[in-house]
Amino acid sequence: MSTFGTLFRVTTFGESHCAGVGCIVDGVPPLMALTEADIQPQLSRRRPGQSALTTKRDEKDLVRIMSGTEHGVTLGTPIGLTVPNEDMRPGDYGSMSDIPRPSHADYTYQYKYGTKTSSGGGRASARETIGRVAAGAIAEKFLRLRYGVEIVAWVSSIGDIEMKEDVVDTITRERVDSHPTRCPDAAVADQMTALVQECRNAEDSVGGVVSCVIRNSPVGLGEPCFDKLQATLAHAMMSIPATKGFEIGSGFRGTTQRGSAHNDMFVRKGDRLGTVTNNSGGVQGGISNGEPIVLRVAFKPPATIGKEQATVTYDGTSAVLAAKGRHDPCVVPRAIPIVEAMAALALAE
Ligand SMILES: C=C(O[C@@H]1CC(C(=O)O)=C[C@@H](OP(=O)(O)O)[C@H]1O)C(=O)O
Repeated sequence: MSTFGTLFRVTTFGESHCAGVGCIVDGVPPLMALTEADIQPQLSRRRPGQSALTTKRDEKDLVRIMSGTEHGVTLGTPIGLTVPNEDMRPGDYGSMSDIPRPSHADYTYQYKYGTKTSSGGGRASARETIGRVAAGAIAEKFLRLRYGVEIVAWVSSIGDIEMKEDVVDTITRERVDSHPTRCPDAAVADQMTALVQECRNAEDSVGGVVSCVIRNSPVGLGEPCFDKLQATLAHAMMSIPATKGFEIGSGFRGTTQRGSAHNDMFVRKGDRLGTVTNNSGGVQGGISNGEPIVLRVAFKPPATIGKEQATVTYDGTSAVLAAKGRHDPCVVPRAIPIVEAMAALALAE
């Protein structure tokens, strides 16, 4: 199935090399102003070919609203969104037809369905995330208009190069976009660029971490047991292709602290209680507490690399694969609007 959410629900469709990709969004309230101009900026931040650090597949990714609005206003009916696929090169996949790419979805898709797309990443391609980003832009507009919610994600590490500055309270999308890596610390970002280019030149790839803050979340989102807010956020984030880890608040690093150091002391903040520190990451007991929701998502190095790899064919015969095609040497710069979209979809849900 390709659906996330129940009350605010998105179903994405499309493969990397078919006519187009998109989504159906259900649960958007009626009478909200909505045109393509609300959705396009996030799709343009996600699109391939936008900088020297990304895949060279050149897609404009222009979105069209097919249904669910009239005269620029939502009707409360399902919103259909489509984006055409235009710059496909199926020929790149000929040499890979017998050999599943190590750590890619090729083998598990073939095993599960008994078939798979003959070219492109199919549903496992980053092109699937277009539907998420488009739906997320709608969710984000709803959350912003109704509650003043702000969501900003940024690249906090690539490989072993990590940004140390705490930007949770101040970070803006403008600052994130000031460098093609989308790491807001310019000096660290330059080192990251050099690392990504080194990997690209070596026909290799590298992973990274995306951090995200959700500000002005209403207090009280999340259900007490199985649908804790951090569980819905983890589900949302870990459904993004190439993710390998999720943390909220102090995350794994918090395990090294004593409770006395880790606890977030309460103070009065206007008409609610707030906390002095935010090791909880804005969620306590699975329910938002009004502090910024802070999370991190780990992305592995992309599986498709040009470097030769000793592996086997689908029938188990030894083979050497040097993958062809246009692929990202590191996905995190383009993952920023995807993480923001999934944060918005999780909150709207
Ligand atoms: C085109 C995009 O990313 C693609 C992600 C991807 C993959 O295998 O994941 C492979 C490449 O495309 P293709 O399927 O043509 O080989 C990338 O360029 C995109 O995100 O829009």
